[in-house]
Amino acid sequence: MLKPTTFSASPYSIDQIQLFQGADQAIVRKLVAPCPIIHVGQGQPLTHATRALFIVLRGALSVATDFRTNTTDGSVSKILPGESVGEQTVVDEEANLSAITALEDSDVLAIDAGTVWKLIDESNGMARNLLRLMSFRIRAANAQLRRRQKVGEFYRQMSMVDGLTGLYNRAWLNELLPQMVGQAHGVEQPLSLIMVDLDHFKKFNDSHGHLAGDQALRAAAQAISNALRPSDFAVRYGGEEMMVLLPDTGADVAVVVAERLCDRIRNSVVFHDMRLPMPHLTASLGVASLAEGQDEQALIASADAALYRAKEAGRNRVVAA
Ligand SMILES: Nc1nc2c(ncn2[C@@H]2O[C@H](COP(=O)(O)OP(=O)(O)OP(=O)(O)O)[C@@H](O)[C@H]2O)c(=O)[nH]1
Repeated sequence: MLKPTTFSASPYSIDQIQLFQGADQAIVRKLVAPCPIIHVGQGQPLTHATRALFIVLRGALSVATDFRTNTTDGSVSKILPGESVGEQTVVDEEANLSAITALEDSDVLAIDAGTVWKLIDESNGMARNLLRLMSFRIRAANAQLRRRQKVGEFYRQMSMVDGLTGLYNRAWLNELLPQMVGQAHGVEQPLSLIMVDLDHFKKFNDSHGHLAGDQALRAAAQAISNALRPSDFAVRYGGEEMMVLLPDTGADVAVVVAERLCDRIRNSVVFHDMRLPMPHLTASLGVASLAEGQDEQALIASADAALYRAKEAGRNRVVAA
């Protein structure tokens, strides 16, 4: 590393430094004069013993902010000549967690914390610029955080939804069903579950093709979704098996709902193209309601047993446990 020079002994001028725009030139020049200029080689880290504000005079720095600061969340920003980095560290006296490296051979003016405070005290213009800059950085960091939260929530929701049918998936069920069962037991409210299994679906695929099978699954899922209240949930349990959860619903009403679902699936339109043969789509449904002391596995098993009986009894029908 080259021997550091001071700002006053360098060819640089304060005119090119953003923080000093509109500030009292004489005061700034006097206070900044003894500050060192650090030469940082390309790819080298910027290391400095004390807390300081760094201003790029030549070259460029890359700042990778540590996610622990919650500021720019791991993103990398580039600091160009005239721009600064490290204001926040100086002002809040927290350690600087950013990793600063030179993107090219750079000259960097280091203004120690004491001098920064003197500049703030003695130059309103500099104080105003600093406030503006920090406010901008905070807004940018907040905006980034909100974007990240939105993206995170989007992916979380996506990971809970079945891609083919748009119904909730098993991951959602595994997370939510135990909670719903616990809640129903806790407040002593009924909870019903309907297992829906498309009939002879293997034959459907074989006769009409797998893509038509997919379309039939979508049509059945749509028919189910359209027939439910907003407080009910439809889940793709696996393959051609779907599940409906009816909170605060007893066995009698659940059977009525299941009959409605059975009708809607039977009448669902798989292809809107009338030139194609109308495939016959039906489903068998098993209904169970949460019994005292029953957990979610037992509830599912009970609905499954009812579904099995519906298949045995000739399909295209509802059987209650
Ligand atoms: N097209 C399509 N088919 C699926 C999908 N998931 C499962 N299947 C098919 O669904 C069929 C289920 O067959 P089985 O479990 O034998 O049951 P089934 O033919 O419906 O007979 P029953 O249930 O007894 O009426 C299999 O052929 C699976 O390949 C899917 O996402 N798309």
